[in-house]
Amino acid sequence: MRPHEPRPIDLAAALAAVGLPVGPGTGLLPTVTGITLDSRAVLPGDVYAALPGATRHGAGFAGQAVLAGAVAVLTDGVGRELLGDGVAVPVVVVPDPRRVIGPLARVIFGGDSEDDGGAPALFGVTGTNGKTTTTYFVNALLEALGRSTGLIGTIEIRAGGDAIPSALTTPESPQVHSLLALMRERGIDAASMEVSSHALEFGRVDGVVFDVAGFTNLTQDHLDLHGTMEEYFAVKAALFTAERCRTAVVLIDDAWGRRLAETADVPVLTVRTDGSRSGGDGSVPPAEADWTVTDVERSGLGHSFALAARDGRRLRVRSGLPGSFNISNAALAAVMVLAAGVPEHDLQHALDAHDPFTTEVPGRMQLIAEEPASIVDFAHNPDALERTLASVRRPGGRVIAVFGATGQRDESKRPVMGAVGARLSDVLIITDDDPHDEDEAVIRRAVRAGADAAVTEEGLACEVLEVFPRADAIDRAVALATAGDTVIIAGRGHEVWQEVKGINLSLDDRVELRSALTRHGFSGLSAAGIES
Ligand SMILES: CC(=O)N[C@H]1[C@@H](OP(=O)(O)OP(=O)(O)OC[C@H]2O[C@@H](n3ccc(=O)[nH]c3=O)[C@H](O)[C@@H]2O)O[C@H](CO)[C@@H](O)[C@@H]1O[C@H](C)C(=O)N[C@@H](C)C(=O)N[C@H](CCC(=O)O)C(=O)O
Ligand SMILES: Nc1ncnc2c1ncn2[C@@H]1O[C@H](COP(=O)(O)OP(=O)(O)OP(=O)(O)O)[C@@H](O)[C@H]1O
Repeated sequence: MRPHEPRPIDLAAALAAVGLPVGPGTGLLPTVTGITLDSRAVLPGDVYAALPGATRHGAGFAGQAVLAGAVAVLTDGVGRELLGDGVAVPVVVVPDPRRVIGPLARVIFGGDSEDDGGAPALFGVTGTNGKTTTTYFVNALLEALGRSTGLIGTIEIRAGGDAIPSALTTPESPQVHSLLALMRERGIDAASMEVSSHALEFGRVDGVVFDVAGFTNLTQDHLDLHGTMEEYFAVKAALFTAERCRTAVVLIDDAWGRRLAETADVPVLTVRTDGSRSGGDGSVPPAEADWTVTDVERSGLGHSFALAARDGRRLRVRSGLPGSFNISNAALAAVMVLAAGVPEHDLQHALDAHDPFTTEVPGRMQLIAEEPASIVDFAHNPDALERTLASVRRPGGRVIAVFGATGQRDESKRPVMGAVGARLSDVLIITDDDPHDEDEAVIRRAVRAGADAAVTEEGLACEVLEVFPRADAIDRAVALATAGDTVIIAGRGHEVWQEVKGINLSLDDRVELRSALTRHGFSGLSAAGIES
């Protein structure tokens, strides 16, 4: 994707605009055209922000950045020491550069400028599960409304017909502001974007103000970063403040959502989709929400339902993807677009004419074959796995599930995922995900411990197998399947690389599943009857 047209700005003026007047001793600062925190992404004229990392400091890459054309370095005291006299460009020192780069990138990339004829309406989606799907749904609905759209998320970044694969769910703030500049330049009028908790923790959306921020749910994940669910919630809640968004749309199916709706300091629209789902505190959701899902009916592999307002106004919605949770994602997406001011009759027309919530979301409940129903999904935490596995059982058919757990991430979820798999599948095949630098066998053992304990303690009939490598596990699942069964490969979704001790091995669950189905002589029949 080509960068937007550079717009030179005096670095001293940009710093002053974010409340950092340059003190004496910094020297004459140059004119700059961009900012980045990655030496490998430096374009001539950039400021290189040398940030402290978990194990190394970006100052170590400043030489490389200057060689690539960086005209100034922004860093902290440690970075200054590490640089010594080794860089030939001005160095600006601030106590916490990570907190500065978002607002600074906004200024440098023209986010405050009036010249562009309007910034895109921005939709941000956060929550443990459903961000990618909801972001695609918002995008598809905006397209159905005739808007030109952009999208930023786990799978890809799209700006006006151009798309590139993503490295992170939410890019670092310089890239976010640079993409917004490109979208303004291309006349894109609405963009939807995933906002991960890492993004909020590390300031990746600093300087961004969302027109509408949406919340899906909060369940156990990322506790390696956040420590406790309270902390995890607090980080997510930071998006729903006047500094970061204008309006909030909150699913109140869980207790965290209800708490968020009560505490957000911006106008909130609440959406309720599932009265039976209890929250983290075990309580039952209240009956009242601004928009409530009613009259749910099966529609192909998905569902159709009504979205009813408090005063009885109704919208008819269809969500074509399997999985009852996609009702929540579709309802949230529809209300987010309403919250941006789209009239209800326009929305209804777009829903009826274009069926936007049947859009395929790569690796999310993606149907690879119809018989046996063969699905690739991205569920990689206990809640997503539970909801996914519970959604795919067909009357009289078995569920054959394949998944593992990621290395060097939240270890506490491994046995929980194993137990969920044992409860909701007839055959559970535990295999490898991305082990990163961990021993695959140790990870599998932790998942298996949870599965075996559940089988023993709860008297479950699930057959638990351990098969690796992953391609063999997928093959085994298909070999065991007969018509009527559902094979579900969970955890990696759209991913095409498996990272093993620093080496990326080519692995795409969708490709492996298709090959296994062909090898075992299956061809597509009807998958009618998937329960959700
Ligand atoms: C925990 C985490 O988020 N770490 C991120 C963080 O790493 P870090 O601070 O340790 O940085 P580092 O890689 O050691 O490098 C230090 C500094 O030197 C710079 N550097 C490094 C190498 C180089 O050649 N040149 C260079 O300039 C880096 O840009 C960085 O500023 O800053 C890096 C630079 O942007 C990120 O790449 C890195 O994301 C890592 C790869 C990552 O895996 N992050 C995941 C966990 C993440 O953020 N995931 C969420 C989604 C989670 C979910 O919902 O599932 C996401 O939004 O993607
Ligand atoms: N609303 C939801 N509630 C619970 N689980 C969901 C929901 N939506 C999707 N899922 C499950 O979670 C998986 C990931 O969905 P999706 O990619 O949309 O969420 P995400 O929040 O972007 O996840 P990640 O941050 O891990 O990429 C899906 O493959 C599905 O199994």
